[in-house]
Amino acid sequence: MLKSSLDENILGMTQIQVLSDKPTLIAHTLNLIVDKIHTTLQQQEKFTLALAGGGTPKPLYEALAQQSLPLEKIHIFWGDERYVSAAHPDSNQRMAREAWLDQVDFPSSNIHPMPTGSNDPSVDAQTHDQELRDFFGVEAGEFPTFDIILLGMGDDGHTASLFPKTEALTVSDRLITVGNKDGQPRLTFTYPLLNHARCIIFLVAGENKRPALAQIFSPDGDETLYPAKAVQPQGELIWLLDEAAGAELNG
Ligand SMILES: O=C1O[C@H](COP(=O)(O)O)[C@@H](O)[C@H](O)[C@H]1O
Repeated sequence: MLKSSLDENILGMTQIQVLSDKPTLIAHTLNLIVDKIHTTLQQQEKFTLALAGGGTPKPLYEALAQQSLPLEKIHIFWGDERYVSAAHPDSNQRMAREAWLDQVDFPSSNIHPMPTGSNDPSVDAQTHDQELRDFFGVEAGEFPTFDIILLGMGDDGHTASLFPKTEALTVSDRLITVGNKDGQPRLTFTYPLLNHARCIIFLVAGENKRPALAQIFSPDGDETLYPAKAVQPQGELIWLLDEAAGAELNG
């Protein structure tokens, strides 16, 4: 795809970097996140990081586990969660704990998973909404600013648990809502929460992501079909892709 045919509204505020392969993509993302943690903590006491789920970020979390970081100052959240117990193989929390959080000496009070135990996803969404408001000290109608929200993108263009043509895409008055993956509930950050971030990093790998990326960066792409397109934060927006995903954007 020629750069001249990409959506100028997105490109104006976006950095797109295409790395040669997945290990290089992971190493680059690791350096970026570690740098941002150290730089930001020179100016503030706490660093807030929301993690992505799925399979793509697992090697990044394993690499973060090898870093020397000021863990007592870093607070971990998730941008979305499958509606399963924390021990379930599909749990985003479980993956990040196994790959990173449980491998290092994180204070347990710095880890803020989405609750999934009430048997009612809307109750758990409301509980986590209030937990975030209490942590950040924001009132109803206000949105907190995460230092980094790490996101992935599915081959259907979903991000967090904002799936194509679902009601969650229209929620604008809450931090957390209930997403819908083929009829299964999930918990997810809402667009306004995502879009208040200081920095969003998309981490995307694999050839199967190419068609959705082409729509997201096309002026004609439909945000309701490709929800990642509507992530347009007030801060930085950085798309990090491997060559398999980003070859057509690399021209
Ligand atoms: O289901 C999910 O999928 C997306 C994308 O995952 P990936 O493995 O294709 O990168 C992920 O970002 C999201 O957190 C997760 O719940």
